[in-house]
Amino acid sequence: MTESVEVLITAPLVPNYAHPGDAGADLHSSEDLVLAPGERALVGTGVSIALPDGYAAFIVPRSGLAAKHGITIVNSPGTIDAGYRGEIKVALLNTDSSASFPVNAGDRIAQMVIMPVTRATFIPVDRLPGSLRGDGGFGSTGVAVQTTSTSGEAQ
Ligand SMILES: O=c1ccn([C@H]2C[C@H](O)[C@@H](COP(=O)(O)OP(=O)(O)OP(=O)(O)O)O2)c(=O)[nH]1
Ligand SMILES: [Mg+2]
Repeated sequence: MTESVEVLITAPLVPNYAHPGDAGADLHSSEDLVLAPGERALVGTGVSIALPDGYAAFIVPRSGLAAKHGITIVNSPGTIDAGYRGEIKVALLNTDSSASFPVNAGDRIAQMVIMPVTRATFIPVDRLPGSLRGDGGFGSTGVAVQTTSTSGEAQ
């Protein structure tokens, strides 16, 4: 990854990119807790940042925790606004139906992806310009494949 942006941070444990080229910097829990099956909790990280204007940070799950333990994030991706100076918190959810999940302070619980973002100037109009897709959505292309496919398998 060649591009880098400087982000001011206060943190007991600074988020870390595990490998060069990684998009996500791992965020650590600042607290000990146990998530019962199906339970969610807003978990502190101790991290506060000052993003430059034109950037946002997105808090997303770690795939290892998701695959091995069913740990995800309720509001994924959590959006950190450039103007936010509070503590970044992670809305962790234990989707496992039987196993509790312990979190210890210092554990890597999520990752943070920093991206440039565009703000829109919304222009109200009476009618939108046409497009090939039109208002087709919610599986409309899968239905089209199913009606013409010989395998009978919708894509
Ligand atoms: O996973 C998250 C999501 C958000 N935030 C913080 C940073 C963000 O800038 C702020 C507001 O987030 P959002 O706009 O998603 O929440 P809201 O429910 O709309 O709250 P608000 O009315 O404060 O905008 O909360 C977190 O710490 N973690
Ligand atoms: Mg908001």
